Amino acid sequence: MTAPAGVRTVLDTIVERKREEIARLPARTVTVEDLRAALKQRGSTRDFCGALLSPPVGPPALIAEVKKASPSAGVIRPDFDPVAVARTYEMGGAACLSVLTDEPFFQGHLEYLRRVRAAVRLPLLRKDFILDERQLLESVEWGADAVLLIVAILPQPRLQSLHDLAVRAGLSVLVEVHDETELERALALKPRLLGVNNRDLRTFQVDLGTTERLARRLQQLCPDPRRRPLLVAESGIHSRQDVERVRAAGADAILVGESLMRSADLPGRIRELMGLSG
Ligand SMILES: O=C(O)c1ccccc1NCC(=O)[C@H](O)[C@H](O)COP(=O)(O)O
Repeated sequence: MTAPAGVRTVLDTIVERKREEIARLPARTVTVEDLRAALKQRGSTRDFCGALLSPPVGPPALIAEVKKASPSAGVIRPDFDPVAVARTYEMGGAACLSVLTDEPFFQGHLEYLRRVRAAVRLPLLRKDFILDERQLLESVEWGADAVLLIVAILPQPRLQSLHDLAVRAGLSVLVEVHDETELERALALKPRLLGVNNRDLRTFQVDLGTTERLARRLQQLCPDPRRRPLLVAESGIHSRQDVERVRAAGADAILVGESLMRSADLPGRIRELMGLSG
């Protein structure tokens, strides 16, 4: 199911609000030198891709998401404590963390990146809607090691320039796709990390078959596994069966939010998902 042409979706509204936020940032250009200087001033970058390649638990490696709310689910965890959640994820065996920083739609905050970074040693992905170089600088300043670029919301030249700038500066980039056309656009960047979002961000419909379909297409387009990006299956993963399903399809990592954040027993939930219980 796709959103009917011309119908305004929540994703359109999110992007519009993001453009308003960006317009309030100081007007400036951001160069690779600016990003490198900000990284140097921060003191360290944690290797996001490296952590996915040698996870404490798995494969697949777990990218555990710190998220209070979402447009599709509303408030997921009313008693939200990002630092406590992040510490539990680290102790439970997550390889990396994804931290929602969007405020209006996910009740996230850039401040969470800084607080989580001080509390754990894991590499951090800034999960937001990045459209502008100034958001890359902001991501570094607040503590991200990796950023998300969503192909669906970026024209190709901008996708390419944001990707190249971030990579040249030393950040990891998770390039996210949801269909075959977006996959081909993503592969033109030669990304190290490719995310397949099982959730259609326009309709919120979730289908793990998306990972299966796009993983097959990826194998056709990149037959040599050594040249293939690491594949991250994102969204809609709720059970051990789901994990095994996307792993069988070829996922190197899984990005899980809601099913962890809803749980009253986070360590138990991680053990269950990662096949460590029983
Ligand atoms: O989750 C949403 O409702 C949503 C809506 C619009 C844009 C993005 C959205 N989610 C971002 C994500 O992709 C998920 O937070 C992430 O993949 C984890 O998914 P889940 O395990 O299903 O919480």
